[in-house]
Amino acid sequence: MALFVAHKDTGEKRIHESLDELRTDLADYIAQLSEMSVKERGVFAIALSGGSLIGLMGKLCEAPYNKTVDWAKWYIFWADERVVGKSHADSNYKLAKDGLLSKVPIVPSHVHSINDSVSAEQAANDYEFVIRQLVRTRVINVSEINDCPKFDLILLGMGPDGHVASLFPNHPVLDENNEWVTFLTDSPKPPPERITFTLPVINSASNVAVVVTGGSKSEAVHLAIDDVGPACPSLPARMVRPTKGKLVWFLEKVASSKLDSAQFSE
Ligand SMILES: O=C(O)[C@H](O)[C@@H](O)[C@H](O)[C@H](O)COP(=O)(O)O
Repeated sequence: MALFVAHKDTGEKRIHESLDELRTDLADYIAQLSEMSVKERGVFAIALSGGSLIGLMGKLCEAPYNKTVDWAKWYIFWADERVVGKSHADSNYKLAKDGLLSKVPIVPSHVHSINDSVSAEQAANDYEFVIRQLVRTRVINVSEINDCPKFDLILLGMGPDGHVASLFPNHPVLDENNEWVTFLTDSPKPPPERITFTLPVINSASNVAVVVTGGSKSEAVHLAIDDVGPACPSLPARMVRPTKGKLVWFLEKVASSKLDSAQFSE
């Protein structure tokens, strides 16, 4: 049985006893948001990340989702991408293509991967330009507050250091408030060259889900969610606070093991 706990600032925590249970809940959640968004806007603009996330989304390729989801209405983006060729083993695009996109009937022209033949800086600029065009035509919704793109769903993983997308602790990318997409050439996690959505874009989404499995991330989960007082480190995952949108944490039980129990009695 999963435990669901909601909090107005730190979002909903869905704690799962097993990976299988988490996978099913994640597929249900994404399928429901897709249905709602297609009903409301006619399209579903979803941003993916790399890492274990794609494997955890695997149930979407199976029955019933492979038939019930309106795949033709999906527009795919990446919250972050490594600046490598699309066929490179490090490519988040390749990971998603092999693990998900090639297994369901997504329209190829709806898949917005980065330009992999230019520098990281140019790739970030080009990607932001593409997103601007799609905001103009409302394939991607727009935030009423700050003109930022308002993705229907941004899916994030989290590293043991608390990074999300390619927003790493103590890195200047965390302060980028003007650009929608920025770049880095010194990522502490290889490969060094990456592009990433900035925090204003992540926090403008209608829905943000952070999917975390494994015991090695339990401390970062605690620091990202719990009230850890004034000494609270500026952990990137803690800076994910959608302004209007809804935040959901999908947690494997071992990843939630250091969460304060107080919040479960709220
Ligand atoms: O480009 C990347 O490096 C990934 O997008 C990264 O941000 C990932 O989501 C986290 O590191 C969590 O990865 P795991 O879920 O595999 O631990």
